[in-house]
Amino acid sequence: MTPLWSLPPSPTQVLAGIGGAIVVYFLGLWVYRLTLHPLAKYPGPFLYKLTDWSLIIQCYQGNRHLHHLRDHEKYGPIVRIGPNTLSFNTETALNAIYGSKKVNVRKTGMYITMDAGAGALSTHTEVDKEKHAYRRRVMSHAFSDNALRSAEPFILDNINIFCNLMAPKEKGAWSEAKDMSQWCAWLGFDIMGDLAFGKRFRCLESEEHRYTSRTTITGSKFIYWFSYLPCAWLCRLFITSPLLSLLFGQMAKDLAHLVYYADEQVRIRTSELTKSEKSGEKTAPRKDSMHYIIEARDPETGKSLTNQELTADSMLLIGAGSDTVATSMASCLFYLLHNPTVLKKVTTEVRSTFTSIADIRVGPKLTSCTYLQACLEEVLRITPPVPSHLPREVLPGGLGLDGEYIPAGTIVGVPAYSIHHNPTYYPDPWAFTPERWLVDPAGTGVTAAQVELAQRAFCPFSLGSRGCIGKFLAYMEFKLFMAHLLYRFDIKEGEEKVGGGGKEGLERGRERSDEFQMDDAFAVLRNGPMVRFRAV
Ligand code: HEM
Repeated sequence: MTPLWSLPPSPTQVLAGIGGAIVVYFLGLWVYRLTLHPLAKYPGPFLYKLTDWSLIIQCYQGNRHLHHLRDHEKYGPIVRIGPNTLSFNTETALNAIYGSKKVNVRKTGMYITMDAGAGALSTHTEVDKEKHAYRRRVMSHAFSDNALRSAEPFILDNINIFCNLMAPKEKGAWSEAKDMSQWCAWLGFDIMGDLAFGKRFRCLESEEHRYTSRTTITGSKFIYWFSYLPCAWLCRLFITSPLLSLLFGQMAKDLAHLVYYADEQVRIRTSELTKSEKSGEKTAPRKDSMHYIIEARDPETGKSLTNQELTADSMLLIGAGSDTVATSMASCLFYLLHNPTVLKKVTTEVRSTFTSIADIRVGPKLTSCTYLQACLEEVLRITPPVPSHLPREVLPGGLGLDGEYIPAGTIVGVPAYSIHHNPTYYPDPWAFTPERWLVDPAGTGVTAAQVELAQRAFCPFSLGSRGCIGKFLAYMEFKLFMAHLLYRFDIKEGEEKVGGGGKEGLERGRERSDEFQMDDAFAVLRNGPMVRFRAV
């Protein structure tokens, strides 16, 4: 008789064997992650310790920032938010991870997927430190003092168009209510068009480019959770293929549209530059951001950036340059409408500083509006437009953080939304209090040490060599926008209610009606406030 073990296994036995091996593998992996893993000692929700899927689901649902905050409130300043990932909630960790060029970390692989549609890495997603330094140098010309000075008239033109569109038809009347999330997104897109591509997209006045303006966020939402998938390294090859659109529907189509659009802008801009070179035009076209990027040559190789790299940077400027500022503008209007005393104070400051609309420009008068500046800091604190954990991988040799030794391969980060609501740095963190940024205004008792501590934990633009290159431009746009609007108009909420706030019955963390709600998509989706304007 043939012994049983020498018979070939049946298909059912093979399948059962494979199934059993998978179960044993995962059980072993989970037991390891819970017990012997170097991060096993750190607290955090049970599921997070086993798998990264909780994080992917949060990215998909847009509530990752809410989870970060809740986890830190429950587990303390260091939380294990994935099998291999730690989240910190201290200013010391913030400055150590992001603040120094020499720190032993780099951006993680998820960034590589973020720009996969373009077929190359952008300045934002380049992981290699040396390559990034070159890309950053190239881009920094577009953000020099000179470049910012030459950008001002274009910003003002767009703000002026925005204000004219907000003005009610009759003198003394209130305008109809307008959704500021939408209108500010269009304004942000038009400003970005002028500054990055030397061209007005006219989202404020026409439908033509509004779809693309929307896709900067919907496309970002898709690529956000997608970049964290365990198989992202494989899927990135098909990111703009019809197959992904078939599988993931409109959001994948939106991303593909964005890539196509960014590429088209590069082709148009490159051909304009080539034409003007060939015709030997004496008066060079204005140097917009893409001009610097297209013309750059590597000092060692003499090579320019590839077409794919140009598309990736073009996508970056479209996304980063338009929507982040728009979120801040909408949030600022939301908080001013919810805080009438602040609204009155900042309006009085603006109207008593400037003598005409033409007077509202970058310069000493705008700088003297310290309460306006404090309102902007407070908006960026309470609604950071990039609210969640920006992942950095610890390199061989490890890293010391807050007295802990963090081994190589661990992913670390500090979520802006959590640290910005940490009462150690921001007492009464849910209150919109511009005064916290000013040393003792009108006897509030705020000390220089408190302001300094608040500044050390402040990170809407992240920090250091990977921090936002557009920070000063963003402040400039934001300040000019608010000063013009408050100078020209009284504002009030629409009868439909302000909109944009939380509500009882929404998910945990979204109950506060006086908190401007964000749907985290790396950048953020949002609604409202609905605002009415009356010309002064
Ligand atoms: C309120 C407005 C803005 C906020 C809150 C913001 C925030 C940020 C943050 C947090 C990062 C780092 C992201 C990371 O580490 O993954 C970043 C990077 C970047 N931002 Fe902004 N940003 C704003 C406006 C702008 C504007 C107006 C531009 C340009 C037109 C811009 C261009 C960039 C670029 C190019 C990077 C990549 C820098 C690098 O990696 O070297 N941003 N921004």
